[in-house]
Amino acid sequence: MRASLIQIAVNEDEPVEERRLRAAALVREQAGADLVVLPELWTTGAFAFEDFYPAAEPLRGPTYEVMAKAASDAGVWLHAGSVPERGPDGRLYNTSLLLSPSGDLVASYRKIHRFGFDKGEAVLMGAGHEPVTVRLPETVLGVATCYDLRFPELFRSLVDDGAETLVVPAGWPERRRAHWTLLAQARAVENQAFVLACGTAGTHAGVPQAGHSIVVDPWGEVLAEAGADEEVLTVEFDPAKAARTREQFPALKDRVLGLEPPRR
Ligand SMILES: NC(=O)CCC(=O)C(=O)O
Repeated sequence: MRASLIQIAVNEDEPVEERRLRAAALVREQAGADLVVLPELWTTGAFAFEDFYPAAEPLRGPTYEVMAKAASDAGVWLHAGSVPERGPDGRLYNTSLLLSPSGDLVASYRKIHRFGFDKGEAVLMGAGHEPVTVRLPETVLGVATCYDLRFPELFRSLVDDGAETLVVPAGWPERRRAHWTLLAQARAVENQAFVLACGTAGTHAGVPQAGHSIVVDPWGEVLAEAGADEEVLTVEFDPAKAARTREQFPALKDRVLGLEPPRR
């Protein structure tokens, strides 16, 4: 299986409409890949909080339209990253779009864990509640977004639903790059799954982005890692390795569920 992670630069001097067209051209260039992944909130930037409302769009809005065409032109499964979605309830959500090679919207995922504590995304956007998996011909994807990477229980629920390849679009800042790499490897090892983690490059709202998109295999080996700048990271992997790893080293079968909290 071939996957291309488009680590696009998100700088505020580029208008959203131009970046959308540039991203679509990059997707088209990946014809021949099985899966293409874009990062989190790449139209605005994950830290450009003031742009969330003005740039918000419905699920089938301009990003969906441009990306659906790009996916079908390239004939690829496309995780189109996330957009600031204006939901039917009027709230904003950080929502990922999953498109088939014919451009159909096969799934969407509203980020469950919002980043910012009492600021930014955490107050501007509503929380998603539903973990999402998507069956591709080669593997089952489990999707999560950026800050979700810090919450292993979400990934376990994806694995319980059959996920073998975990896709994590992000807008991770440079100042916590060490966490990004470590957490991507941890989620791969503990879940015996591939992790495809696609970040952004550039600087927006004064926050330099880490880049360093990374692909980790179910044994924790880093198969590929990008640098800090805009780059397309392409990797070939055998998705069946997740099942083989789970069979040969069956640690997931030793889970003990429903532990009580310690008694004092
Ligand atoms: N956009 C995000 O979710 C940022 C997450 C982050 O910076 C962190 O977890 O650290």
